[in-house]
Parts: sequence; structure tokens; C-alpha cells
Amino acid sequence: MNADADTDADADGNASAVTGPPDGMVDARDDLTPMLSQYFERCAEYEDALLLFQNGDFYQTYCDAAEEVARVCELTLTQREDSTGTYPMAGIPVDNAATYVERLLDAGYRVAVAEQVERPEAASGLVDRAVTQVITPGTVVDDELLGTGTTNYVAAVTREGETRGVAAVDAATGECLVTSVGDEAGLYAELDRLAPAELLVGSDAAVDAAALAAAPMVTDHEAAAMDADAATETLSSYVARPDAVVAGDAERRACGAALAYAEWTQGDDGPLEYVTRIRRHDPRESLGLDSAAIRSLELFENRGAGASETLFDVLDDTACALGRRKLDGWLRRPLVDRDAIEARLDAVAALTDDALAREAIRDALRAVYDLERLAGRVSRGRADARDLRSLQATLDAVPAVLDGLADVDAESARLDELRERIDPVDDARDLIERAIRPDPPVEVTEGGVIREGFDDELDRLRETEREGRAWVAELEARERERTGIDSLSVGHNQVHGYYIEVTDPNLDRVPDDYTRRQTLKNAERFYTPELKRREDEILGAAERADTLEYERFREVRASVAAETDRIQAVADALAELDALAALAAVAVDRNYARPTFHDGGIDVEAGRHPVVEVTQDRFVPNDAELPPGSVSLVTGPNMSGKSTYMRQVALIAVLAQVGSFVPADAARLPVVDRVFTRVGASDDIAGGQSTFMREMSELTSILHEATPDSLVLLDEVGRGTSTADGRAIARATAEFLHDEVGATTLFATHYHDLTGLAEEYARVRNLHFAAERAEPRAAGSRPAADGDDVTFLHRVAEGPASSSYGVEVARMAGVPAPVVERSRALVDGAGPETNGHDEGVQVTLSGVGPDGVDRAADGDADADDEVDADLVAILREVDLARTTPIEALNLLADLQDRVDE
Ligand SMILES: Nc1ncnc2c1ncn2[C@@H]1O[C@H](COP(=O)(O)OP(=O)(O)OP(=O)(O)O)[C@@H](O)[C@H]1O
Repeated sequence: MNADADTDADADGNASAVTGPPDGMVDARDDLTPMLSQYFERCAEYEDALLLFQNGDFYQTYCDAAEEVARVCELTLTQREDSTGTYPMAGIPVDNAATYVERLLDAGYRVAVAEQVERPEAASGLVDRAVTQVITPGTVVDDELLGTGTTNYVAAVTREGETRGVAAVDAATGECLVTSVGDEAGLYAELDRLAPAELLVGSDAAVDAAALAAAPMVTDHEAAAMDADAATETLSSYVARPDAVVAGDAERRACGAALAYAEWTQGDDGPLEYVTRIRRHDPRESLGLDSAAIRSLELFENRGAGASETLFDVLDDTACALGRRKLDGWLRRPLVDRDAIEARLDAVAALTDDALAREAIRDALRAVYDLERLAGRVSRGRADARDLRSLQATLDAVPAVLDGLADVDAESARLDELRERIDPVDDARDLIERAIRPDPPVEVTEGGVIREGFDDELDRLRETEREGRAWVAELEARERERTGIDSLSVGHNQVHGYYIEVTDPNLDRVPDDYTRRQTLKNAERFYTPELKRREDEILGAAERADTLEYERFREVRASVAAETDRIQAVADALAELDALAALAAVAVDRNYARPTFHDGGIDVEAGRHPVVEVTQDRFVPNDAELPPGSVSLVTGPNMSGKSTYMRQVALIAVLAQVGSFVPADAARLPVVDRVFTRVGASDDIAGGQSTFMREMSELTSILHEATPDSLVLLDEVGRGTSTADGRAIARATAEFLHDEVGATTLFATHYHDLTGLAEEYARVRNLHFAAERAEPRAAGSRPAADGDDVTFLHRVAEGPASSSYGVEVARMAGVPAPVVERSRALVDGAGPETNGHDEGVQVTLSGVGPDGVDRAADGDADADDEVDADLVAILREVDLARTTPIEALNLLADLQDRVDE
């Protein structure tokens, strides 16, 4: 494997200093102490990873790696001396390793963990250490390093001709997905949906920088690792006939590579038993959401301030991590099959109607742990006793879930099917219950794990141990009586074991059977043959019991692991039920309505934006009636609600195809094949020319790929270039969408003349948002800079916005009347390149100012002229196309200040 983590390399591109065999030890390599020599060897075996080398309670690193670890983890750098020299050393505490590992991953490293694989007592000489796990961003399995209810994929991309194979593995749960796409755009969309934490790219995959940016870590894979034969071999250990699962070489190679990489990170013990199913899916079987749409609709990430304000956040009322992960997957891949959508909607409806059953189910689900990850750990042999108990607690919750399901009255084939699939896996559950103590320790090798009554031999050993200890506990009293020494005491320490302690003044009364063990300052310690015998018995029994317990524990874990398939199936069913119940709960809480599907256009009654309505005090619902293939031009001032409206239509479509109810009084919808967006250039002004380029390439993909079944949102297309060009591009785009593409389109624009298209094209319509002035301002008050006294109704209406709405808003915001009037005159007649002086229409700022003072009466005409010239100059400088509402209002306030002065 050939790592190319960007951050691996330091400033001079030297990646090997921190990973791989330490430079600082190379010269001394033959003379190193055995332990450092072992460190050196393990580093050499895992060249791409930063090696953590267990030494008792610490994972040690040396040389450059130590310096890097100390820096990244903010740990103290110490030194290790050896006959060959002094080496920098930094140690990470084993007990608390996760937080440090997380920092190293964030810094772009893979981390190889070399653990002691023998007990120091058992080792003859140096303890052997082996790499048990390589932790990479895409293959993390440790709960502490993973978010709750998330998926964490490593994805592999290959290419055969135009076909790109994409495979993804979640190493924690064993989920494995594979697909292929026909072009670069399809690849981006797929990677956007997967949002992999790590991407493996074959040398032939020809993936460009944009796709690479989709993953935090990119790993260049050697060609051999992505070879078709190697892949077939890897796949053969998972499925009997790989060809039945994957289609074509691109998929085969991607899938093989992703699995092989996941195996490598899990210590290379061969196939991952908990990858029980490779799921092939066809991107065309789900609603296409490209990266621009996922981002601009803010499905998972909010681009603005409130990071939590996303659609997922609104929907995520799941009771357990399983449901959360399922819902996340559903939102990334809404359905396009009407029957499948209706099946989900039926289930959600049934759960919506029956509050009691729904809440009973949700209550039961709250006790459910992350069964998918637990099953993964059990199967990898990494589960501890507490994990088994969590698994049992989860299975314990199953009967209550089933009871709740049985109570649901309404008909739903999907719920019936879930009832069938949810299996309490009684045998595994009972086994854990019988075998594992209720509150076991984290360590599984030191006893206290297996319940009494589970194993006769173990019980006998524990009994011997107990009896021995009881005998010792009573020894003190017995010996005091026998010897008559009241201060005699019995104790125990690690070095000498049990002893009887007698202070010096009483030594003459010590019986003959006492043998001296240790001399202290004022006392002597003894043992008796019986104490020695008992001690050996206790220790022997305890040690054998611990070993036996560990053996039994492993057997129990292995028996549970044998049920991985069944446990995963229950996990999947519980996940689905939780996601459905969450959708039902949200539908009830937020007053959503069940959408219906038909072959016509989009018809929403009183729709709301699911996220904005939550964050807004009062949200104004709006209808949307969009006939198939219609192009609706949406006009209105800035901040009037155009973007919110367009997004809300798209979100309603997406929600409906997820199988969710929708924020509206009613919605009749077509099944949409793709949602395209070109939204939000105005927020991206800083990008300048490159923003325009991006805008145009997004537009290109829309115009090429949209179909009559697509929903297209365009916001301010053409804004990033000159007015004339922008207007031309906007117009041509609208015409093309209408004539050639036939997709249902919402097109927000500030180019007012575009509204004239409605007269020329049958399916072009105009919608607008109006603004109104709030209460009349008290005479003398200044306009609020944030536009408080301009009220937006946020209500959509038929027809184009008034052509001079910008001037209207300016008036409402308190722009001096002469400027407003001059603006109006310009809109009505003169071209934009003229100004007041050329036209002979004098912009006089004389007259009654906003503060009601009649300035003309001052007779200070010269000063007024000067101000006029200044203001005109300032106004001419302003590029309205690139001015945000707040900037405009600030400018106005500034202008007004000048006038006042
Ligand atoms: N229907 C509504 N009900 C209540 N508030 C709304 C509604 N629609 C939008 N808003 C509020 O108005 C603000 C501006 O809306 P939006 O961004 O959609 O305007 P816009 O016309 O697209 O503006 P711009 O042209 O600057 O992009 C939103 O942030 C939201 O808070």
C-alpha cells in the first residue's frame, strides 16, 4: 500500500521521517537493544503508518515519530537511552489512547497499534508485539473515535473505460456497498452521497481533484492491490460467486480493494466475518442528488451560522444510533420507486395514527445499543464483557418492541414484514445472560466476568479460593488465642504474600512452627506450613480461575459471533423501525401531511420550509403549483423569500421520496428522478471569477443531464458576470430548459426583463414576492440599518414583481426622496448608463429631508451641489449585482449621514 496522505509529508515532502523505520535508528540498527530492534522492525513492516509500540501502560514512539506525537498530542518529549545513543521518546497512555489517536488521525496519519501479544510473565525474554490494528480515518472501528449513529466509509474507486467502480466498506458495522457509474459527474454524486472518510484511488482511476476533495484522506493504491485477480480472490472469501454480486471489472476491483484494505487495517486476519453481505445498488434506483444539491439544500450541513440547522437535524428524532444511521442513508438516497415510497409512507402513516403504540416502540428502542457495531466487535473478537451485556440488553428490548408493533392497528405491509424480521435471538441472549455477570469489568483476562453457576470447574476453583481467604481472615484471631500475643497481626503484600507479624517484645512467645519470612525494624514476619499451603492453594485457584474465565468468555463470545448474521438482520430491522417511527413522530410534532403521488406536476398547498419554519417565529406558508415542464420565474427584492420558497419545494419533493410526510397542508407530487440546484452565488462573491466558472459548470451539468422528470432550481444564474452577459445567459438558459429539457424549473432572477418570457413561451410563468412597508416611521426617525421597517410578506403571488421594486425598497428604507424619484425616472425611461446631470434631471437633495427639515430653505445651494456630486459619484460606483441587502442599507445610512451633514 502506498500512502499519500497529504499531511503525512512535512514541508519538504519527506513522509518517511515520521512513518516507517525511524531515520534516527538506521545507522545503529544492528546494535539496538532487543526492544528497540523490535520497534524498528514493526515500523519497517508498516511503512505508511505511525507506529504505536506498547510497553506496559504506554504506547511508545521514538525519534521523529516521537517528536511529531509530542507536538500533535501535546505530550512531553522524553528520552530513551541505550548503548547506541539517546533517542527522543513520547508515550501515549494505553488506557486513554483514543483521544490521542483521534488527534493523530486529524493530523492526517494512519496509526498502527503494535500491542504486546504475550503476557510479560509468560514471555521468555522479550515480550512479542504485533500490529493488531491499523487505524485510518476510513476504517476506524473504535466507538470512541466514531460519531454516534454515523457511517464511516472507506471507499475505493476504479476505472475501466468510461465505467467507474465505486465500493464502500464501513469497517465498524461490516456494511459493504458497490456500484458503478458511467461518468465523472456520476462519480462525484456517488462520492457525495457516501461522504467517505477515506478514498482509495487506483492509479488508473483518473479521478480529478474535485472528487478527491470529497474525502479527508486519500490513499493511492498500488496497481496490484486493485488488480482484478487479487480482487476476485478477496471477494471469493466473502461470497461463493463474486460474479453474482458485482457487475464488471470496475466494480469487482473496487470492491476487492476496499475489502482488502479494511482487512489489512484490522490486523490482516483474513476475511472480515461480519461483512456478511455485499450490496450492489444502482444509482438510478434512487433520487439523484448531486453535490451541489446536497449542499445547497442543506441536507446535512448548514453553510451559515447554525450548523445544526439542517434537514437531517429536523428529521432525526430517532431513538437509537441504529435508526439514526438508517435515516441518514435514506436521506442520502431517496427512493424513486413509487411502490417502495408508498410502502414506507404506509408504515409511517400507521405509526402516525397510533400514538400509544408508536411511543411504546420508541421507548423500547431507547434501550437499544448500536447493535451493528457491537456485532462487528463480537465478530472481530474485540468485544469485551460489557459489550456482550449491551448486546443482551438490546436483545432484551426486542419483546417490548414486538409488543408495540403488535399493537399498531393500521395496515402496513412493511410493518408486518418487520414483525417477521425482528428476532430476539434468544439462544445468544440466554447464553450471555447465563454466562456474563451483570456489571463486568472492562478487563476480560482478570476474572470477575463469568457468572457463578455457569461452569462447575470454575465454581469449584472460586470456592477453593474463597475458603482459603476465609481461613486466612480468621487466622489472626486463632493465632492470637494460641500464642497469647494480642498485637499479632496477619497481612499480605505483593512480594512476600501472606505473613504473620509479631512485634519484637513478643518474639519469645512465637511458636516453633513459625518460620521467619522477613525482618522489619520493630517486628518480624513469619509463615506457617499451613499458611503457605493455603496461600499456594488460593493463588493457584485464582490464577486457574482467571484463565478459565477468559477461556469461557471467549467461547461465549465465539458462540455469539456465530450468530452474526441473525444479529445483523435484527439490527437492520430495528434500524428501519426506528427510522420509520422517527418520521412518524416528526410528522405529528410538526404537523406534516402525507404526500400523494400522481403523474402530473407539483402541487403543494400551504407548504413550509422544514428547517426555516423551526428557526423562524412566524413562517408564512406558500402554495406551489408547478405544472410538468413549467419554468417559473421568481422575482422580488432581496430577502423577500425567493430562495426559501424554491428550496422548500425541493425539500418537500425529497422528503416525500424518503417516505416522510411533508411540511404542507397537502401535497400532490410526481416522482422526481433528480433534483438539480444552482443556488447561492450571491453568498460566494469573494470567489469572483472562479465563482462564475463554477456557476457555469454547474449549469452545464444541469442542462446536459436534467430530464422531464427532474426538478431544477436556479437562483440568480448569470449574476457573476457583466449585466449584459448575465442577462443573456439567464434568458438563454430559461429558453433551453423550456424548449429542450422540459424539466420543472424554478428560476429566481433579478433580471426583470426576463419576466417578459411568459408572454412568449407557453409554460413560462411568473411568480413574485412583494415587500411592504411596516408601520409608517415617526417623523424624524432614522431608517434602521437592518431594514427593520421594511416588511416582507414572504407570500408568493402570480405575476412578475413590480419592475421598480428595488426603488420601492429604497423608498421604504428611507432613501431621500430625490434619489428615489431620480431612480424611478431612470427605471422608467433612461438607460442605466445615464445620470442626472446628462439628462438634465437634476438630482437635488434639497427639499424635505428624512428628518423633516426643509434644507432648500437654508439657501445653501453650493453646498448642496457638492453633496449631489459626491452622492452621484458614490452611487455610480456601486455594483448592485454584487451588493448584499445589508451592504445596501449600510450604504444608504451612510448617504443619509452625508446629506444630514
Ligand atoms: N415564508 C417565509 N416566512 C417567514 N420568513 C421567511 C419566509 N421566507 C423567507 N423568510 C425569511 O426571510 C429571509 C430571506 O429569505 P430568502 O433568503 O429566501 O430571500 P431571497 O428573496 O431569496 O433573498 P436574496 O435575493 O437576497 O437571495 C430568510 O432568511 C427567512 O428568515
